Amino acid sequence: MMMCMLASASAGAGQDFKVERRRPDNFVDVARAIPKMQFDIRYYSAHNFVGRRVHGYEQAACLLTGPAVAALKKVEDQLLPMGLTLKAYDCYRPQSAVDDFVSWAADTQDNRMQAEFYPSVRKDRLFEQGYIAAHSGHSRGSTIDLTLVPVNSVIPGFDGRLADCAAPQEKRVPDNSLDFGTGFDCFSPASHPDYQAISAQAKANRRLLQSLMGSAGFVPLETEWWHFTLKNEPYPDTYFDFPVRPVSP
Ligand SMILES: C[C@@H](N)C(=O)N[C@H](C)C(=O)O
Ligand SMILES: [Zn+2]
Repeated sequence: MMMCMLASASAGAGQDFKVERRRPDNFVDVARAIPKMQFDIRYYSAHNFVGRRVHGYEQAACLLTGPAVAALKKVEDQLLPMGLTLKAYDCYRPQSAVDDFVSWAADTQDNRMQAEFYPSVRKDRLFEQGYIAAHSGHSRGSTIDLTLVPVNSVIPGFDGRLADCAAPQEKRVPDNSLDFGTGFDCFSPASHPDYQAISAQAKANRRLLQSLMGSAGFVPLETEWWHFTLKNEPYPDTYFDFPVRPVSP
């Protein structure tokens, strides 16, 4: 693939990065590749920490590089005999979406989703505390935010009511996810994968997800139990910026 370098800037700590606006041919629509997997693409919806659709999400699609999808398929193959499947909350994320997060964070007056997503962390600390990245692995196409759900379970609708994402599961906003101790995008120490003050069942669910994802070649993030990046990602230095919409095989 010919790389068109449209921008080069510091990604922090002296790191250079490239932004590429064209989608390479090896980006795969995960829904086509893993049919029983579920998709709850939150940044296409209003049920996320911003409270509205995020820039760059034209449809509720999950795109990842071919190697990431092949690795994910191995995880899914192990889950199905247990009556479980994967549910993605976010996959490839355009750089323009990440830039939207940065603009949102700068507006300290807008805290409409705080009660659910960051009840105990100040909005202006979310980047420095590692909950959101200004240059995210998601934009490189081999990072996914995901959970485990029963096969054929139904994703509940969102009625606009907020509840603390670190509360016990029955008090959180409904989700068909197994209990992982917090909801998705819960910007709280309780989301750190090794956080201890959660139920034994939630710990076991975290261990299962970490173990299956690790065996398939993904590395976890120390601040979020739901976030994994393929170790041998094909584009380790390229941040893509094409819109999220389904692609043909
Ligand atoms: C915002 C959250 N879903 C996430 O993916 N956070 C990491 C740090 C990222 O932005 O890459
Ligand atoms: Zn993530």
